[in-house]
Amino acid sequence: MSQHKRALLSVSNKEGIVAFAKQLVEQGYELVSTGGTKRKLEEAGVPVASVSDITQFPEILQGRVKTLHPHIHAGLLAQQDKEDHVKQLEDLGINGIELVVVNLYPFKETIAKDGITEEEAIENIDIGGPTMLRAAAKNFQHVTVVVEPDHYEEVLSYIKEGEVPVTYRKQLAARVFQHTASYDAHIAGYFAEAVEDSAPEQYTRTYERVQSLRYGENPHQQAAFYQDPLYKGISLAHASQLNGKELSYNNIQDANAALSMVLDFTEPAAIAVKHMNPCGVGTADSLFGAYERAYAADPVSIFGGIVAVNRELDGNTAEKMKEIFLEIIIAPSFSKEALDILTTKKNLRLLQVDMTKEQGAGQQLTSVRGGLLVQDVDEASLEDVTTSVPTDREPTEQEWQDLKLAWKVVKHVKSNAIVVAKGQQTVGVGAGQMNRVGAAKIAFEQASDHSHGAALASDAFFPMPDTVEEAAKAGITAIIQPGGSKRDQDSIDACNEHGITMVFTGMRHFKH
Ligand SMILES: NC(=O)c1ncn([C@@H]2O[C@H](COP(=O)(O)O)[C@@H](O)[C@H]2O)c1NC=O
Repeated sequence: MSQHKRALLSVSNKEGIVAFAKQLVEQGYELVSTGGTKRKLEEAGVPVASVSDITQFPEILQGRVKTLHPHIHAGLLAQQDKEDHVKQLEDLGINGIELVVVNLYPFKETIAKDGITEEEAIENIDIGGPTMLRAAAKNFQHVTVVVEPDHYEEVLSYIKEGEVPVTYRKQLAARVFQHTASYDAHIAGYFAEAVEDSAPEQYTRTYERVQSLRYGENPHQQAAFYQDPLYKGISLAHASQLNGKELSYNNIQDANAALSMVLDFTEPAAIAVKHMNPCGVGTADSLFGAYERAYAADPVSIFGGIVAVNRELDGNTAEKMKEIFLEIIIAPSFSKEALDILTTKKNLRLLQVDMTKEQGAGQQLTSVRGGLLVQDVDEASLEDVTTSVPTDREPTEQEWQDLKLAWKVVKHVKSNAIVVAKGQQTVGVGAGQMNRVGAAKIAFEQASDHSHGAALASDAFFPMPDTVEEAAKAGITAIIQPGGSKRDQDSIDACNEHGITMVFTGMRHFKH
C-alpha cells in the first residue's frame, strides 16, 4: 500500500461516510473535505484537511464556490503517466487526488416536495459536485470515483487488496456519467416547465428502475421496468403490490391498460383485460354489480385476465373474483376482508393504486427502430366534444347510456375496434382487425343474441355503409362513431333505412 494517497470527500448524503473515511485513513489515505463533510468527520475524530487549505481560497458565496478551483481540478484531471502532466503539477505545487467520493445536493428530492420555491430548487442544483465527479470519471485510468454509498464497501475491499482495478474504476466512471446525466435531466425537466415545450429539440427524460424483470414479452427477451420518480399523477409504476408473484412484462402492460380504462369511469366500474384489450366491462351502482357484469360480458376470456376496479374492493366482490383464476386485481384499496379472502391465493397479484390523485397521464412514448415517438396520452372523452345526431331517430335514454359506455371502452381497444354494449356492460369486443367490418363481425359473433337492441361504438369513421348493414343484421339499434367520411351519407341512409339512430362525435380514438 503506497503512502500519501489523497481522497477528496464531499458528500451531501453523509450516510456511511464516517466509517468509510476511518478505514481510508487506516489504509494510509490523507483526507480532504468540504465544510459540512469535514465537520462530520472531525466530530468523529477522523483526521481531515480542508479543501480551502489546498486551494488557499475560502468557500464563498454560501457554498456556491468551494471546490471549483484549479488546485482541485488539476489534481483530478492530471494523467499521472504523462511526464509533462506530472511536471506541471510539481511546478505549480499541486498534488494529485486518487479517490473522489462525492454525492450531490438532493435536487430531485427537493422539487418532489410540495410548495417548494424556485429559490430552494435552484440552490439545490449542485455545480461543484458534478464537476468533480465528471473530471474524476473522465480520468478513471488514474482516479477512483464513488458517487453512491452502496459502493463504499466494495471500493474498500479493493483498496485493502492493494489497488482498485482499472476495469472496476471504469464501471464506477460509467455509473457517474449515468448519475450526472440523470441529475441534469431532472434539472432540464424542471426548467422545461418554463417553456412548456412538449416537443423539445432534445428529449431528455430520466427514469429509475423499479424492477429487473425475469424476461420481456417472451422468455428470450431481457427486460426491466422503470418509473418516472417525479410523476405526480395516478401511476401504475408507483403501485404497491400487496400480494402475489412478481409482475411480469406482459402483466405490467395489461395492468396499465386496465388501469387507464377504469379511470375513465366515475361510477363503480370493473374492467377485465386480456392482451391489453378489454374483454369485459361492467358498471353498476355497486362494485359487486359492476364486476358481475364485467364477468358476464365474456365469462370465457376473463379467465387468466387482469381486473381493475375504481372503488375499494369489498369482501363480497373479492369472494366472487376468487372463484376464477385471475392474474392481477387492481384497486384503489382493499378492505381487510377482501385481503383475507384473496391472499389465500399465493400467486394472485394485488396492486393498490392511489386513484385520488389528478389523472395527469402526460406523454406516451413508443420506441421505433432508432428513434422515439412522443405524443400526449389520449385523455379526451365525450365531455370534450359536441355530438350530433344526423339520423332521423334520436337515441333513447337507454341507448344513450349504452352508447356512452361503448364509446368509453372503444377508445381503449386496439384499432380497428368495434364495441357492442347493452345494459351497462360490453357484450362484444372486436379488436385489432385489418378492416372495420371484420372487427364488427367478431363483436357480433361474441355478442350473439345480446346484440339485439344493443349499442355499437366504432373508434373511427365508416368509410362505407357495410358496418351499418352488418349491424342491422345483428339487431343493433344505436351507433356512435366519429363521422367525417366522404361517404357518411351512405351510412346515414343505411341507418335510416333500418331505424338505427347514429351519433357523430367528431373525434376519433385510434389505438394502434
Ligand atoms: N460549489 C462547489 O464548489 C461545491 N463543491 C462541492 N459541492 C457539493 O457540496 C456538498 C458537500 O458539502 P458539505 O461538505 O459542505 O456538506 C456535496 O454535495 C458536493 O457535491 C459544491 N456545491 C455546489 O455546487
